[in-house]
Amino acid sequence: MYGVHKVLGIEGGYRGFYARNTIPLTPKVVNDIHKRGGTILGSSRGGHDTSKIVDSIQDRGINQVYIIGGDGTQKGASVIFEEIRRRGLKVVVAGIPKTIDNDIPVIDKSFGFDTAVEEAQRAINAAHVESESIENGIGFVKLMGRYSGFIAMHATLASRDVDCCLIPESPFYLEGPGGLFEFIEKRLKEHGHMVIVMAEGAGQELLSESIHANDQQDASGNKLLNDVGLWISQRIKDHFKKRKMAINLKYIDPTYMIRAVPSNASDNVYSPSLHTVQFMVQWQGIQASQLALLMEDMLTYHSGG
Ligand SMILES: Nc1ncnc2c1ncn2[C@@H]1O[C@H](COP(=O)(O)OP(=O)(O)O)[C@@H](O)[C@H]1O
Ligand SMILES: O=P(O)(O)OC[C@H]1O[C@](O)(COP(=O)(O)O)[C@@H](O)[C@@H]1O
Repeated sequence: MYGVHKVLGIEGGYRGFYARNTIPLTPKVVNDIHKRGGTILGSSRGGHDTSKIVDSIQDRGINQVYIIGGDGTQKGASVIFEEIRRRGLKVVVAGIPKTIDNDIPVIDKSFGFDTAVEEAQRAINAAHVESESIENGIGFVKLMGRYSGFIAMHATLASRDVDCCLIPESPFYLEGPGGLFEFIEKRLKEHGHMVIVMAEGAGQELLSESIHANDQQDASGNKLLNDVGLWISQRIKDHFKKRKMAINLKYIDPTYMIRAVPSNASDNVYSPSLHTVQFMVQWQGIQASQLALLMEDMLTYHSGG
């Protein structure tokens, strides 16, 4: 199909280009991967050595490279394209945006995002049931989203059980008028229970002000976040203890469980359609350099996690 005779999978992210063998992606191998969570190729952080990667592309005679991943991956793809252009190779580089955080602005929705939002509903439902079952119950759910609160926000809108959604894009504070504690107290007095959803990147600055800041990074250079959900939960408990108001807070962190589930029906429909766009670009006869420039324009000039 499409005149492509051999498709190679690179295992373990960028370093897989030069540190691992490739695996052939035949129709048989990929037949039912959409029914599994995770990735059959594996992922990694760090390990982007542009020169070694392009050497490997050149040595293996690869002429189309499809790079699937988030904003870091797309920055890496742009650098690879630059090196390919510098060497004058006839190789197409195409970036395929894939991120649970949905933080690649050029597309409205990354494949997998719908699945994550749907799975988050299960955690929110549990938080709601738990909070309703006890006096002054608070269900507190932490979701992924380093710098973008898309999962938290969409899960909140879909659920309709959430009273408060905290996202990195919208700063907030804890104490005093207009603060989170005041809102919780009001809500509990009115309804007797409530649900809070928080994206992992929200309120990081509050935590940093309060305890020694964690300035560690992962191998890709992403800031390692503190568990702000757990920290705020404790602050809420301490606050109401001081005010002698009994509350029952249940903290739920389903983050990795959400990332690990197989894609839902809507993502299974959406995902091939994105891939089709890539193939259509080739059918239309767009040159490698044009495609790469297009992808570069589309996918690389933005910041965030
Ligand atoms: N500016 C960059 N230049 C080259 N490679 C990068 C750049 N930023 C990230 N990468 C590489 O891209 C890969 C994925 O990045 P990471 O931030 O871990 O995930 P994501 O693609 O999901 O944002 C890593 O191998 C990382 O080293
Ligand atoms: O597996 P790890 O390294 O703990 O990654 C967790 C992070 O990965 C993500 O799922 C996606 O982030 P990236 O786009 O940087 O890969 C974040 O929401 C989360 O903070």
